[in-house]
Amino acid sequence: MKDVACPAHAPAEHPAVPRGKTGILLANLGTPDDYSYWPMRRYLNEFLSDKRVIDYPWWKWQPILQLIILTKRPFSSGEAYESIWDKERGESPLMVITKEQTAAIADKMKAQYGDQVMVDFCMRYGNPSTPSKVREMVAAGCERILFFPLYPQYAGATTATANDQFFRALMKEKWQPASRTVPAYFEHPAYIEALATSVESAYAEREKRPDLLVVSYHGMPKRYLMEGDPYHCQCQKTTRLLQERLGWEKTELRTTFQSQFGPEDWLRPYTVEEVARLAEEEGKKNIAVIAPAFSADCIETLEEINEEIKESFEEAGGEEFLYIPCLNADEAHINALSRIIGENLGGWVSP
Ligand SMILES: C=CC1=C(C)c2cc3[nH]c(cc4nc(cc5[nH]c(cc1n2)c(C)c5CCC(=O)O)C(CCC(=O)O)=C4C)c(C)c3C=C
Ligand SMILES: [Fe+2]
Ligand SMILES: [Fe+2]
Repeated sequence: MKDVACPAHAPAEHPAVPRGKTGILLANLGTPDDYSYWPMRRYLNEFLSDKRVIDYPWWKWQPILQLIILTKRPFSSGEAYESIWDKERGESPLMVITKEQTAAIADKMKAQYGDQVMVDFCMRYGNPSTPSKVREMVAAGCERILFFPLYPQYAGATTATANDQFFRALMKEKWQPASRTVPAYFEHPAYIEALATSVESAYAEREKRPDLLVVSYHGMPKRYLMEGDPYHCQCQKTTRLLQERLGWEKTELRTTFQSQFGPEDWLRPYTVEEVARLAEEEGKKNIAVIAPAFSADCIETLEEINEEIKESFEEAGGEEFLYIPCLNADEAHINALSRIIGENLGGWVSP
């Protein structure tokens, strides 16, 4: 329709309607704009007011959130963010890495599909927002959008809420693009291969092989599992496939869950307790930790694993602690994500 007059109207009355493109919109959780009090508070407020994350009734949760949590946590979390902030770029690591991933995937997609596709990223909370990026894609002529939440394992608190936000954004579009969401890829061979390669190269650099690989996933309340969330099972399967691909014994890996928040019982064992127990009771003084649920390093890996959890291990007598970084913009990861995108674009683009 672009530059072509609609037969029913005179050209002067007809708006330019760009069309014919396919958007690939990567989505991650989000991150504060800055580590000072107000940006931290704004971000945490949006995040922790999401019913997919904390599902208590509004009247019960909002007074606790507004009057207690949001008066203290922006300070403590702000300090944690400051310790990992990329001061040169003025952004959190999650933002820096998501931009790198987007640029690398865009290069690959352009090489494969040329100008048919447009690649960008958005966040569920904070900036750049999901509605703003959907708007940009539609305005640029995307008649189709492939929405890709960058969480290997499905969780209502991550994948589903990212999709919800995407669908809400679509509700506002006059010409709504056809849309698809990419499912969780916890068992995709290319993802497992990228994880295994990262373990192998980290181990190859060590003089002494670690006694155990702790496979630490972000946790969630156990109640969510009991109510039908498949996250726990998908995490277990990722660990099993990783173990099989590495060709190791089951006893050489241990699945744990980190980042407990609030008073409920979360998925167990808790990483912070398990690493201390490993050092104290099992004599595992040399461990490695990998965090497969995070597609990019963030506060939960750089600060929680590599500072708090490491400290817990060392205080319990642990000696060597190796944190294996997330897959980030590693070539094997970009190849895996691009392959998953290609598989989900079927029928929408031609090579
Ligand atoms: C990787 C998957 C994730 C799941 C599952 C998940 C569930 C979940 N998270 C919270 C509470 C918090 N999460 C926080 C940070 C955070 N969470 C994820 C991912 C998952 N969360 C990421 C990638 C991040 C880091 C973002 C960054 O900017 O680096 C925090 C914030 C920490 C802080 O600032 O204090 C909280 C709180 C719940 C309750 C939950 C399951 C229901
Ligand atoms: Fe989280
Ligand atoms: Fe399970």
